[in-house]
Amino acid sequence: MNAPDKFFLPDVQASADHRALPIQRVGVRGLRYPLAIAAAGGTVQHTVATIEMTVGLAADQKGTHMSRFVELLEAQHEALDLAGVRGLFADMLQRLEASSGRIEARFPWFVRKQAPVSGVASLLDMDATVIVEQTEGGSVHTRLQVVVPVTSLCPCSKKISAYGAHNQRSHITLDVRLRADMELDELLRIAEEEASCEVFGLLKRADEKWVTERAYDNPKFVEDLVRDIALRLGAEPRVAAWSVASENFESIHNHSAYAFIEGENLAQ
Ligand SMILES: Nc1nc2c(ncn2[C@@H]2O[C@H](COP(=O)(O)OP(=O)(O)OP(=O)(O)O)[C@@H](O)[C@H]2O)c(=O)[nH]1
Repeated sequence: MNAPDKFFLPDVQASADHRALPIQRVGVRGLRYPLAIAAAGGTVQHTVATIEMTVGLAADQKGTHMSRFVELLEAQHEALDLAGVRGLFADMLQRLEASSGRIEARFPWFVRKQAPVSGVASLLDMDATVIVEQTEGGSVHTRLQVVVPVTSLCPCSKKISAYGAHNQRSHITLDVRLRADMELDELLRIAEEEASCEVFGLLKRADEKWVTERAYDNPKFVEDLVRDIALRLGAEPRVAAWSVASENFESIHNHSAYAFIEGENLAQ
C-alpha cells in the first residue's frame, strides 16, 4: 500500500500555539526496546530497556514530532556506553529542535559472580537505570541508578537473643549524578560490601555456611546500610550528588523497614 503523499497531510504538530505555555517534558514513555549495553572490559550485554524520551516544547509550538524519538532508537546500532547515551541525547535535541530534554532507560542488568567458597559461577540480576538530562539553560547531567539485592541482619535481634538474629533480603537503591563515568558493577560492589552479606544466584553448602556466618558477623540496621553506603559515595570523586535508600523486607513483620539519605559532594 502506498503511503499517502505527505504534501496533502497537514503537519498539525508544526502549527503555532497561542497559550503562551512552554512544556518542560513531552515525548514517549513506556517504550520497550532491545538495547546493547557496552560494559567494562569491552563486554556487551544485550537487554530489554523501558525507555522514556522527552524534550522541552516552546510556548509557540503546538506539538513535538513524536515519530522522531523512535526513529532515533531505530538508528541506534552500536552498543551504548554512557558516552553513547549522551550522544543519543544530543542527537535527540538536534532532531527535535529542542534545547532541553531527558532520556531514561530502565533495564535488567546481569552480573556474573563466583560463590565465595566453591567458586561456582552464576548470574545475579538487578534493576538499572541510566538517565541523561538537561534542563533549560542547564548543563547535561548523567545519572545512574541501581537496585541491589543484599542480606541485612538485625543488630538489635542479635544483641538481645540467646542465639540467632532475624535477617532478610534488602533492596538498596543507589542513585548517583556523575562528574565522571562509573560502571554499574562498581555501584553494585559498594552496596554489597556495606551490607551484612551479598547474595548469589548459586550457592553450594560450603558457600551457604559462609554467607550465613558473614551476615551474622556484619549486623546492619536499615540506618547503617544507608549511612555506610553514603560514606562511600560521599568519598567518590566521580560522584557529584547521591541518594541511597534501603528497604529491608523484614522477616518478623509483614512490612518493611525503610531509610533514605541524600547529599552532594563539593567539587574537589
Ligand atoms: N505531538 C504529539 N504527537 C502525537 C500525539 N499523539 C500521537 N502523536 C504522534 O504523531 C506522530 C506523527 O507526527 P510526527 O512525528 O510529526 O510525524 P511526521 O510529521 O510525519 O514526521 P516529521 O516530518 O519528522 O515531523 C505519530 O507517530 C504519533 O505517535 C500527541 O498527543 N502529541
